[in-house]
Amino acid sequence: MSSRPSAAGATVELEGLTKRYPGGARPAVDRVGMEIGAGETVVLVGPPGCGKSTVLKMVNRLVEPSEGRVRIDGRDVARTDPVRLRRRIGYVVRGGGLFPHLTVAQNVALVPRMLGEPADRVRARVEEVLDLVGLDPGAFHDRRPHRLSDGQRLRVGLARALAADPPVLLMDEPFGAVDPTTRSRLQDELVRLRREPRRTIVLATRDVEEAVKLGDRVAVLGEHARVAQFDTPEAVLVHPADAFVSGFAGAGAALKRLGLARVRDVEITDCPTATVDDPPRYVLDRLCADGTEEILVLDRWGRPRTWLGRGDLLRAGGSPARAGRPVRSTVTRDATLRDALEAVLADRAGRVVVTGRRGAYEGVVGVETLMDSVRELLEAGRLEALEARYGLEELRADRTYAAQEGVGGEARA
Ligand SMILES: Nc1ncnc2c1ncn2[C@@H]1O[C@H](COP(=O)(O)OP(=O)(O)OP(=O)(O)O)[C@@H](O)[C@H]1O
Repeated sequence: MSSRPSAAGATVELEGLTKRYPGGARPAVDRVGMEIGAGETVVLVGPPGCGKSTVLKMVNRLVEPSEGRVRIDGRDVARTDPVRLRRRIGYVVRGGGLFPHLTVAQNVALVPRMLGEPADRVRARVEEVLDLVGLDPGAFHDRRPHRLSDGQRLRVGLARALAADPPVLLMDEPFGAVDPTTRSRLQDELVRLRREPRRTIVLATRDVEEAVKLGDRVAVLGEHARVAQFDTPEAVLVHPADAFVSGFAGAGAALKRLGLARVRDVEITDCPTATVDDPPRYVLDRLCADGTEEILVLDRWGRPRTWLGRGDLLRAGGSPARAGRPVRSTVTRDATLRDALEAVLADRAGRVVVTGRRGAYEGVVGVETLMDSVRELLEAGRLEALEARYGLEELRADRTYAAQEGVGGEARA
């Protein structure tokens, strides 16, 4: 590991931040104010063109404000040399924004090199951050961006942004260009990455579910980046501040709340497993001994590969490597219950496999566990709707009445 001190994040304050682009009749960003705590992840969410990118670019001075200021750790960024400033602020854009003529390692090494770090330290750091974002340094080091998938390009972009261990990370619609499955996996990894070390992350997106999944707090922006609500994801979904927020974020709030709960919050159990190299006799014995319909076959690196039933094994002439139904979707502990439900539906196994780093098997979550959580969330949503309708006091009175009388507990009409 690197010997550099861990970033603990820095505060980011926006004060009366305004941008008028030449020729624009109204400001693109109009008097935005926001205080972001050190180590906090804040997601700016709003419709296309509402000014999210412009706000981010004023933080790292790619765009100069017409009025107002940005302070990082209390220091006005207008008084900081922009180049030095940007070395302390990682910036990730849609698609990764890599230099096409440089290799992966050269792209990632850019900032530490500019900071004048010795070559051996830079090399070690490149390996470290590639590993951190889930890319095998040996396999990717010398590749050029055109030989990467969209998801891999974004991982390299993230590695580059993290290479100098900046206390602040700006992410502008980073997951916009990747397919939904990769997006959800990368979002999970961001949840993991932001924990250690803590850094301040400001991420812009149009996607409310992404905002709810990733943000400690969510800022819902309207036209000209007006801050319609700046609050916890739960509050934005359950108590939208006005009609704009409820129209933008509130529809289907009960289901969106599934995006608030994580796989790690529910019970993860073990399931019978075998590896591709296990002798067929052993696999059959396990299937019989456990009285289970299916066994999960792992590859040599412990990654889930197929669900295998007795019939599959017999049909494939006994080789676990060739038989079974491929595991299509897996989730990590940081995935939301919504992702997990989608994975269960995609895999038709009645459960979803939970994987850890580098995709290794850690356990499974059953569909019943997921359905119980859905029921609880819907129940909570219904209760809140009732509370809003009858008023808290009345409902409390009803509950007391119900408890005293020993009746079901429904509110009186
Ligand atoms: N360099 C520029 N010159 C003139 N107008 C611009 C410039 N950059 C952005 N704008 C305008 O400012 C407004 C806000 O743009 P911005 O890109 O910040 O919005 P956004 O919310 O990030 O949009 P999207 O979600 O589509 O990326 C838009 O009306 C856009 O057309």
